[in-house]
Amino acid sequence: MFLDRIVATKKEEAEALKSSMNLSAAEREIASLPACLGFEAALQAGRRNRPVGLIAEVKKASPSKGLIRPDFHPVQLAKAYEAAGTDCISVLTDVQYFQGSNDYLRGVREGVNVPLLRKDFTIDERQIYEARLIGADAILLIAAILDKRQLDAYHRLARDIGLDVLVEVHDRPELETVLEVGLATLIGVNNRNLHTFETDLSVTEQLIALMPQGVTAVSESAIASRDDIAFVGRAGAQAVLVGEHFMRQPDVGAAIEGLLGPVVKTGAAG
Ligand SMILES: O=P(O)(O)OC[C@@H](O)[C@@H](O)c1c[nH]c2ccccc12
Repeated sequence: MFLDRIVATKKEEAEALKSSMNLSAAEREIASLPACLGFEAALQAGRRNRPVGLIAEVKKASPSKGLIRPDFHPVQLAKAYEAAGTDCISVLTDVQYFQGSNDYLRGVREGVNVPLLRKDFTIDERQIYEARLIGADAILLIAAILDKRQLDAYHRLARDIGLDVLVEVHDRPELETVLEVGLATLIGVNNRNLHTFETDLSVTEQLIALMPQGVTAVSESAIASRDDIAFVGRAGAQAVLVGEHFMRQPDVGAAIEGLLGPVVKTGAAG
């Protein structure tokens, strides 16, 4: 199965990190870095100016769709996203399955001033240090590939080194596990089943209904129209994560406006 293959690859990559990364040197370097930009806070601020907060994704390819954007310039794309008022940007760093790269994230970090999510499959602590070192402000923890102990430990480690955490769920048992761990304030519902690649926006509706007050809920994947935004907004999504829909349009800034409308400042202080 595809998710098992990815996890196997990530285990190999984590093994390689064991020899290339010195943990105490990494900790020292991290202590000297500037503070992260608030990822969750930016989404909360953004939803005052648009129907929902936005994480726009920089994504060249995926296992389900193959090559999505042949003419791919990550820094240019990120700058266009920023100019169109995205709240946050997600950058795929997985090489083998998504044709991403840590260098893309480093470049985007240099090029824009919005909070960045390192989009990858985290299964080892060293990847969390790595995320911080390459310039991420937040990481993704995917409940489908982590047990309770890992969800707890990785979440704490990320917070300790200044990162926000987006915890991703796809079904009720995963959400229940995440709520039992009790650390997540930012929870993403992936509308795409990572085992079958099937997409269904009603997963957002079902799972947000089970979340406690105070959680920042993000609807992820397969969002491509204003109707989709209205649907997930009614379901309680406070933010959306959109990749392919933007990547398929030549002008990604115009694509943001087309999906969410212009930024409307509410004028309310704070
Ligand atoms: O391109 P889409 O359908 O708009 O989806 C974006 C994002 O949700 C998707 O890339 C994603 C969500 N969770 C993931 C986990 C790993 C890799 C990728 C993802």
